[in-house]
Amino acid sequence: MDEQREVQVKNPCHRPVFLILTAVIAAVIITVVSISVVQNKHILQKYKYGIVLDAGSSHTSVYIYEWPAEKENNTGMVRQTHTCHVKGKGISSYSTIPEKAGMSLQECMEEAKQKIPVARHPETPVYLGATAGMRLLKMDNEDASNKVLASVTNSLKKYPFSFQGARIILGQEEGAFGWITVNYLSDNFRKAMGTLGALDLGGASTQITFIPKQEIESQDNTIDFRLYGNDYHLYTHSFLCFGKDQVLRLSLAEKSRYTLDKNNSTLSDPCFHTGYNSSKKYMDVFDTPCVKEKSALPKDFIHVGLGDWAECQNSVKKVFDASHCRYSTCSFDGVFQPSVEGKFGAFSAFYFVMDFLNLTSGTLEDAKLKMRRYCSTPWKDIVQRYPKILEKYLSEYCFSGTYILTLLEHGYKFTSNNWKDIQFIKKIGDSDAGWTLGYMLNLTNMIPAEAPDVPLMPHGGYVSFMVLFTLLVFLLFFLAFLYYRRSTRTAQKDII
Ligand SMILES: Nc1ncnc2c1ncn2[C@@H]1O[C@H](COP(=O)(O)OP(=O)(O)O)[C@@H](O)[C@H]1O
Ligand SMILES: [Ca+2]
Repeated sequence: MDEQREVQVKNPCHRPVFLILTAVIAAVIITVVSISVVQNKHILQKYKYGIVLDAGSSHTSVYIYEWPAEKENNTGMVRQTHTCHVKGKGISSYSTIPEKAGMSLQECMEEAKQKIPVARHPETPVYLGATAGMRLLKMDNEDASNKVLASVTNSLKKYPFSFQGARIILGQEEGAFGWITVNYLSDNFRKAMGTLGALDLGGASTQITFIPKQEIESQDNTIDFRLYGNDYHLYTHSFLCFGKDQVLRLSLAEKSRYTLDKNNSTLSDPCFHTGYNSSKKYMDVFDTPCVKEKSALPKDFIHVGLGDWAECQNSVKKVFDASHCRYSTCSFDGVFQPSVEGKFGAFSAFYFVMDFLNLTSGTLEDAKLKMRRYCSTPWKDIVQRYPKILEKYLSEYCFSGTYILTLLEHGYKFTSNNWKDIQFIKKIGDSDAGWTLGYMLNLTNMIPAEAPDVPLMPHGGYVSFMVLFTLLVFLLFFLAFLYYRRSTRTAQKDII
């Protein structure tokens, strides 16, 4: 008995007070760690969805976006999860059979129904934005353009989503929302360390948008945003009829004035490869409000290639009218443009064409040399080299590449020195560069004017801090206990 009592005195760990204290400390640690792990962590990650239809002049694409519901206003949270390319041409091509415009969207909208969880359908917004093809149709035949819009509206209303409207967006919106998209995806709004200019090339129009150093002299070319607590004063311009398909028509119309042969049935073209020979229709060139002076092309003509890059560039330059400018500087057609400033993302057809021609990197001089070589390659060799590429695209790359170099150098005034500032991009992360994401972010108010309040530390940092802090408290208790034990032993020894 005496021995037992002695052991108990020697080993204070067996004291009930100590056991209770240890249990309490352990419970406190477990509670604090559990709370800190669970705190701010969302029990179920819920996603929201949005659908945007890009009704371009050449085709329509359906984009599905997804973002975590509770992080709606955090920049960089929205990503593109699915794309569907509508079969056939753009909606403006249905001007004589408008009911078919709506029907053409069905396949992709059915796909969207499959991709988005059923429970989310009623709250998923759907927007359709039509661009330059519909702008041109409206100029030509407003009634037909209204009928096409009514047809796509009727079709989209039939789906279980929340339809928010189908409209022709302005050229300024197309430019500005493209700028928002590339900067949102590059996380430039949160970093607030400079932005990326945006260059978009379509079939019927092209846009340039950036923050200039110079004052913007024309009101039509300014657009202001306040995003995440910063003000952005943008220069933007959309050139209707300067998309690559319309410029090809313009340049063919121009050539038809002086290169038609005696029988007026052969149109020789330096922008097409030697050996290229294709029967085309007068309508293919002149059936557009972009070509104002209709000329003497016959109903059918033969388009013949000459494969001469220098001559091609000369003919393309004629499309840019530099004869008048009422501002301190202009790009072309009397449009004000300050000097290009900073880095640019060039997407859509800028990317498709430059990527095909292997011109997405290198100097402007390299690009010209490569173009010269490419354009002089005979058509039969080109067809052999690229058997899988659609003939329509393949036959036009010499023209399109030449147009892009000319537009950037002679139109927008990029030089050999700042050529490297242009990055040809298709996607940033999972999402395509283009106006659609910016359009949806704007309409859903997903980019707030002021930066949202953020917690002092990120969740991971907060958890680590709490764990370390608790361990420190525990250690202090332990040291205090050791100190207490040593002092009681010394006291016992002193008594003995
Ligand atoms: N793989 C490709 N190669 C070359 N051009 C392409 C390719 N895919 C799409 N394009 C072109 O990109 C352009 C897209 O323009 P689009 O968005 O339809 O017109 P807009 O923006 O003027 O309304 C069209 O000229 C189309 O032919
Ligand atoms: Ca487009």
